[in-house]
Amino acid sequence: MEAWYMDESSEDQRFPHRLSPNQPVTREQLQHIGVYYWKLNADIYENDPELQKIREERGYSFMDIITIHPDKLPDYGNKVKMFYEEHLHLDDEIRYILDGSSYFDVRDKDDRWIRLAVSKGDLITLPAGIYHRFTVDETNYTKAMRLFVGEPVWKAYNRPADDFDIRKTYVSSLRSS
Ligand SMILES: CSCCC(=O)/C(O)=C/O
Ligand SMILES: [Fe+2]
Repeated sequence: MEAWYMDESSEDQRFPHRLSPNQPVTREQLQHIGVYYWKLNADIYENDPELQKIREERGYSFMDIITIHPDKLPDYGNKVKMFYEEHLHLDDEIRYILDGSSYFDVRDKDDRWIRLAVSKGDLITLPAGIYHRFTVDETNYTKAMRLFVGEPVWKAYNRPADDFDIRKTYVSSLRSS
């Protein structure tokens, strides 16, 4: 996993959008905004004790697999557009990249975009209430396990969603971190 602050250019969302010079973001900076990640061995995801341990400890009882590729995902173009709308969820977003690569963008405390480049073996969690978005990169391919505590709720609330309790809770967690 690599993370950096994004430029403001309106070029193709699938480009890296690094600043010049690059402005990297550390694991500690990400933890301060509630973003966590692990590196696992995705070749053994079907029988991986390390993944099993994380799932048991965190109660990630639900999982499914989504393949995001023009030939594999019905209505690919619209879905990619929808994933790139800035939004939040009422629950954590937990994704384990099994193959390919892509980007998650998250807002920092000052509302600047941080780009998270994820690839095979990266498991990331975004906290409930954080504004974020997702895009494929120039490979147009990523295969991800979606994990959830209990029954999944996929509903996304596009920004502005500042009146939601979960958003207020998230924003106040930033003040105390
Ligand atoms: C890699 S899973 C597709 C993206 C998604 O589910 C989501 O909510 C992005 O924010
Ligand atoms: Fe999301």
